[in-house]
Amino acid sequence: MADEGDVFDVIVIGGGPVGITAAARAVRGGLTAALVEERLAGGECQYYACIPSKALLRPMELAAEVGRMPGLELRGPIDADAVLTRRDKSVFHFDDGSMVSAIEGFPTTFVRGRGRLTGPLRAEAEMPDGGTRALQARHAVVIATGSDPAFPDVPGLREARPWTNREATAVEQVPKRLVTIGGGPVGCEMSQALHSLGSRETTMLVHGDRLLPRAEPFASNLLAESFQESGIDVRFGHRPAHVERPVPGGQVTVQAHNGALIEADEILVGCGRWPAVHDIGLETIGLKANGPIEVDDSMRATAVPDGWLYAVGDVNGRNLLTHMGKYQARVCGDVIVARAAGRPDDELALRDTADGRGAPQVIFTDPQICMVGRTESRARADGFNVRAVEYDMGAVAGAQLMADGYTGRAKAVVDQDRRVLLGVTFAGPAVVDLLHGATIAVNAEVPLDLLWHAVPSFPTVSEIWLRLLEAYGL
Ligand SMILES: Cc1cc2nc3c(=O)[nH]c(=O)nc-3n(C[C@H](O)[C@H](O)[C@H](O)COP(=O)(O)OP(=O)(O)OC[C@H]3O[C@@H](n4cnc5c(N)ncnc54)[C@H](O)[C@@H]3O)c2cc1C
Ligand SMILES: NC(=O)c1ccc[n+]([C@@H]2O[C@H](COP(=O)([O-])OP(=O)(O)OC[C@H]3O[C@@H](n4cnc5c(N)ncnc54)[C@H](O)[C@@H]3O)[C@@H](O)[C@H]2O)c1
Repeated sequence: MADEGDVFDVIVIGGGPVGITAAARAVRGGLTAALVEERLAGGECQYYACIPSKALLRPMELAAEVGRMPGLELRGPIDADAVLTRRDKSVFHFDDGSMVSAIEGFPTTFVRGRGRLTGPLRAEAEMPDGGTRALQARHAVVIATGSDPAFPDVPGLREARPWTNREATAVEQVPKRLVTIGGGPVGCEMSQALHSLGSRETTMLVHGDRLLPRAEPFASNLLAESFQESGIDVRFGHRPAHVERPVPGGQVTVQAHNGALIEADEILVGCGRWPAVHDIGLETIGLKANGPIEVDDSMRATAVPDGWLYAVGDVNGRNLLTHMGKYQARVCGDVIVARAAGRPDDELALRDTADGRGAPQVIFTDPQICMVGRTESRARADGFNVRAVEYDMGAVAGAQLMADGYTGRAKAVVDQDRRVLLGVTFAGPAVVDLLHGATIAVNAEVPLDLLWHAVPSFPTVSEIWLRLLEAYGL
């Protein structure tokens, strides 16, 4: 039995951006919370994913913009050392002291250790010194353990000690020759970042026929064209069959299923993620650790009686994005507060509606790929009465001023029956800040006839909205 000092209203296991947000919301609502983190407070996102990858990508983007502006010129290649130094600052030199102070300031009890469930409303933390601290929750336990990189089952791959997002974002020495497996967001962002920083020979092995298979096909095509133009060798229909690295840290050879041989100094795997459910004590409450923890729209684990277990972020498999996980965590923290106080728990703010309707995502490549809601094919598969319209963004005055030879395209997917947007995609330079307008329109289901009155300023890239509505017939 845990002693009184170890009893909290809420225990959160996993101190990534999502777990931190869940604890913050619970405390904001008047509850006490403990947050258990095994490694660094701030999680994968802060140290090995979103933040460092964008620090590595931004110079490439700026350099591309300069290249599209007559009168400006870059003197020489990007200085990789300066970029890596700035990247190091962005990850606080792997020191989470300020993050821990912020958490303690909520206030929340920060426990450094590996968290595990030990039964209903009970958990333990295995501390770095080998000791164990028992924890007990009055109201809820929240699992926010994130995800780990998935490895395809390719002979020799694990033995070759490939890079995952961790090594790639923490790069110290940019490999001259890089081979990437996977054409999803990790493969695309990290290949372009490392190519821009000195990977002269960058080869991407993509087993399908396009990059970013969850995006609209036109966006995939624009990105592939940009990659090919910059010298990245994108090979579609290529899956690794065998990997060899006879000398640790030496040259790596990848043989594809079609017989192609690629030699490189480093190999990067970007083949998706696996929810971090292993060794977190799920079996102590009768659950199997064999996939994402399924939750309802209040983030409560559906398989657990009495509703005390919640799961938020990558570990529930809904949308593997920091902002969506943090949104789930706000819902989760608030719903726990409402239920603990015996208040109604079915208000709109206490349900996750955005994951199903309109999760936005930005791929920070050049061109940027920004999308929200359903693609046309997804909307059709979901049974909507769909009409889609597209427009060449290079024909918009604001885009022409932004860059010479601006290349970009946008698409809106409309539910014909209700005349609302189901999804929007923008692909092109400097489109990132168009996305939130689209997110509002999709999530709030703003009728097109109302959207018509949201007049874009001249001459901005946002005139693309007007062009899309005109293309639809308004
Ligand atoms: C290269 C890369 C780039 C990305 N870029 C973006 C981006 O630009 N924008 C975006 O929205 N998303 C991006 N993502 C996705 C994003 O990183 C994840 O969606 C996000 O990190 C999920 O947050 P989380 O808190 O659920 O998990 P995590 O960030 O993985 O945090 C989980 C935490 O739990 C801890 N933990 C795990 N098990 C235990 C345990 N048993 N006990 C104690 N602690 C434990 C871990 O140490 C970790 O700190 C990117 C992902 C990658 C790989
Ligand atoms: N900017 C962002 O929002 C951002 C950036 C990076 C990652 N993320 C998120 O992190 C998660 C992980 O990203 P990811 O790119 O690793 O995963 P992913 O699942 O999105 O893409 C992985 C790709 O690898 C391919 N693949 C799988 N096995 C393969 C094999 N044996 N050979 C060749 N290709 C193979 C898949 O077909 C897929 O296209 C995603 O959910 C993503 O949304 C987001």
